[in-house]
Amino acid sequence: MTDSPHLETTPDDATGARSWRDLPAVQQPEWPDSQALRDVIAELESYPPLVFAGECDQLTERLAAVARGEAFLLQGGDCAEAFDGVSADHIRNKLKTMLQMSAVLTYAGSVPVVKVGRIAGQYSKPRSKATETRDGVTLPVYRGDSVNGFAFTPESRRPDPRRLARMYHASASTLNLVRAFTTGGYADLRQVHAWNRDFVRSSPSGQRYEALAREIDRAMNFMNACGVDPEEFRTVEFFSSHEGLILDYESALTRVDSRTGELYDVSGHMIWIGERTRQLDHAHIEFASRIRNPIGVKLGPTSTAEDALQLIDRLDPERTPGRLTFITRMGADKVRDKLPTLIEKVSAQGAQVVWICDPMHGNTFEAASGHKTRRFDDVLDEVKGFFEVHKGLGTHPGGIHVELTGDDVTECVGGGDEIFVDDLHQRYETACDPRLNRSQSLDLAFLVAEMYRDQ
Ligand SMILES: O=C[C@H](O)[C@H](O)COP(=O)(O)O
Ligand SMILES: C=C(OP(=O)(O)O)C(=O)O
Ligand SMILES: [Mn+2]
Repeated sequence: MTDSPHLETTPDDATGARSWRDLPAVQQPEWPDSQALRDVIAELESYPPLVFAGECDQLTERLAAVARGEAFLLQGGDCAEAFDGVSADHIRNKLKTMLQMSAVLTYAGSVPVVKVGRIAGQYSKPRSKATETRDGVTLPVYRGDSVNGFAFTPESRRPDPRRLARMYHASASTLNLVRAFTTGGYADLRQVHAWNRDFVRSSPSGQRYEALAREIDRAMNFMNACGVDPEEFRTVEFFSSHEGLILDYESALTRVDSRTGELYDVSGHMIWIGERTRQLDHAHIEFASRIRNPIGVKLGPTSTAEDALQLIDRLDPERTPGRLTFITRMGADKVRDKLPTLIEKVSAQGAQVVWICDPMHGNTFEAASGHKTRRFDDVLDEVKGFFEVHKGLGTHPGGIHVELTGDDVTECVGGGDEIFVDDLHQRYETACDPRLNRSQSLDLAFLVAEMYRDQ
């Protein structure tokens, strides 16, 4: 057994897996029951990996192709997954939306697409305030299903470490279904029409997609006629990712890979560090520096080139292409000002990072109705700015990172099938940030494909 290529073992302290514990960690829950936390950590340490180290390496390789300008990264999914969202319908709808976006980008943008879900682990949320007040009652803020409940009651908002075990199980069942869909024929490119069947008549983006699907069909018939094996289209590679926020959980799922002796966080393929937890001398960056998974770091408008360079030194000292992805989230009004210096200084230093654009988190505002929302036009404008900056510098716009769902929610305003501020209440279902619905996601994919082609 010990020479199995995929045998992962629990690390001891000598590996540095727990070095983060000596450093300050922000955005961590205040668990009221520390024995229950220790018990759940021990339980998680005994569980099998959710992903294999070799799969993480494969994603690093795919991201290296993005860094070289040979592929495009599509990273998307919920702001916050919820335990009650672990259903076949929800998971299939999300996956279907990502597959449709990917078909659009691959065909209309003429670029291979690396597909990474914010899925199977995206249960923990950093928040701007520790508490929430409603009608004079103040309670701890909702920090994601891994920590506490969304319902506004003292019992539900009390952090419960048992939820970390539920996160593991929810991630496992989600990933199981995703693996079944992506390898079992559902994601077969010959299904391009089937993914759209429930959608085509009702929406302009659905109709536009249908026209593209017909072209893909023709192209596949042509390839068939040329002798390409249709089985080539049967499976797709789809990777999982989430914000590595709750370090007790991430570290309990960190294992030593027997092939290499290196540490991997086997809770997901790619782990990113959020805008609020990327302090260079804090625990999250220390943790991320120890694991070999591909790492993302969010960079907001206050990020300096010096921050970016130091992050590279900490997280990618060997300058491995694909290891580090910078997910910029500047805001539509700032991206054209802030991004060029970062890219210039990083490029001058010779690091091959992946640059992708999160056009969501710099463009959030509160509507008069009290709903947190985003304008589709701002989202689009930030992506446009991102492409303009890269074009100006001759660098590669590596991808997009979006909050989306496959359901027809009304959380972001605008889009081809326009949602107005007054519509927001109709299907506002997110537990945290507003997501693009399926139609808005497809609109975005078409527009991004055009930008990519024009690049
Ligand atoms: O997903 C993101 C963050 O949790 C979110 O943007 C912070 O939101 P808040 O200001 O509502 O806490
Ligand atoms: C919290 C998030 O983003 P950021 O860290 O960029 O604010 C998020 O991606 O949901
Ligand atoms: Mn979010």
